[in-house]
Amino acid sequence: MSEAPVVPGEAFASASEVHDAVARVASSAHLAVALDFDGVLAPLGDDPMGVTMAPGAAEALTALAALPATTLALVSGRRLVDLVTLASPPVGTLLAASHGAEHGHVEDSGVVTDPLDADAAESDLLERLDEALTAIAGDTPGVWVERKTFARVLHTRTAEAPEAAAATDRAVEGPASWDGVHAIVGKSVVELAVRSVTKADGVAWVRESVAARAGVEASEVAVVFAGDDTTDENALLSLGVDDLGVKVGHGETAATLRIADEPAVVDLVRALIAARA
Ligand SMILES: O=P(O)(O)OC[C@H]1O[C@H](O[C@H]2O[C@H](CO)[C@@H](O)[C@H](O)[C@H]2O)[C@H](O)[C@@H](O)[C@@H]1O
Repeated sequence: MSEAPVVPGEAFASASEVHDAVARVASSAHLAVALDFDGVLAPLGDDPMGVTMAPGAAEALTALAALPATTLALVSGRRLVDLVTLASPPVGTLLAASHGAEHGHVEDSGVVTDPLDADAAESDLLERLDEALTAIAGDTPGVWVERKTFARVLHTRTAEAPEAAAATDRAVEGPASWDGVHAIVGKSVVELAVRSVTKADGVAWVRESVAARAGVEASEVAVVFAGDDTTDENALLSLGVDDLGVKVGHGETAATLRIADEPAVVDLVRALIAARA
C-alpha cells in the first residue's frame, strides 16, 4: 500500500489533470472520500470556532454522501465535538477527529461517538503541558492555548511575526521535547499531543470501516484524501497507487495532485459526484 513520495512543482493541476485523476479513482467499486477540515473545507481564520465552510461545500458533501458505494469521511485535527459543530456532516459521514484518535459516525438519529478520555498518566501530562504553554502564552500577546481531548495547542496566528516565531521556538525547544509528548507544528500552531496518532491512522480507520460495512477487503476500497497542512502528510504518504492524494495550496507534499484552495475542493467533490453518478 505504499506509494513513493513525490514532490510536484508548485503549479496547480489543470482542469484536464483533475478530470483524469477523478475519473480514475471514481471507477473503484468502493470509494471513501476523506477530507481534512481547516484549510480544505473551511478557510483559515483567527478564531477556530468562528470559521465557516466554503460556499457550496455543505451541499456538495450532502450529495456525495448520498451516492451508492461512496462514503464521505472527515479526518481532522479538531476535537470531534468541534468538528461536528462546524461541519454539520450529513448522514453516513465517518468522523476521524483528533487526527484519528477520536472516532464517530453520523446516523439518522444523530452523531454516534466512541467516547474516549485521557487516562491518568495522559491527564497528568496534559496538565503539565497546559502549565508550560500557558506560561508562554502569558508572555506573548496574541498567543493562546486550545485544550483538546489528547492535546494542548499553542495558537500564534494573531501574534506579531517575531513574537509568534519566538513562542513557537519556546514550545518546540521546551515541552515538545518531553518524554511522551508528540509534537506537530502546523499552520500557526504547535500541537503537543499525549497520544501518538496521526492522520494516517485516521485514514486507515476510514478504509477499514468502509470495507467492514461493505463486506470486502480493505485493499478493495479506494481512498481520496485532501489536506492542506503538514499534519496531512502522514495520511498522504500512507496512500496506495489506487488512491488519490490531493494537496490544497502550496508547500512540499507527497500528494499526486495539487489544487489551489477551498473552492477548488468543492469543485473536486462536484467532479467526483459527476463521475460517480
Ligand atoms: O486537521 P484540520 O481539520 O486542518 O485541523 C487542524 C487544526 O485546525 C485548527 O487550527 C487551524 O485552523 C484555525 C481556524 O482557521 C486557525 O486559527 C489555526 O491557525 C489553524 O492551525 C484547530 O484549532 C486545531 O486544533 C487543529 O488541530
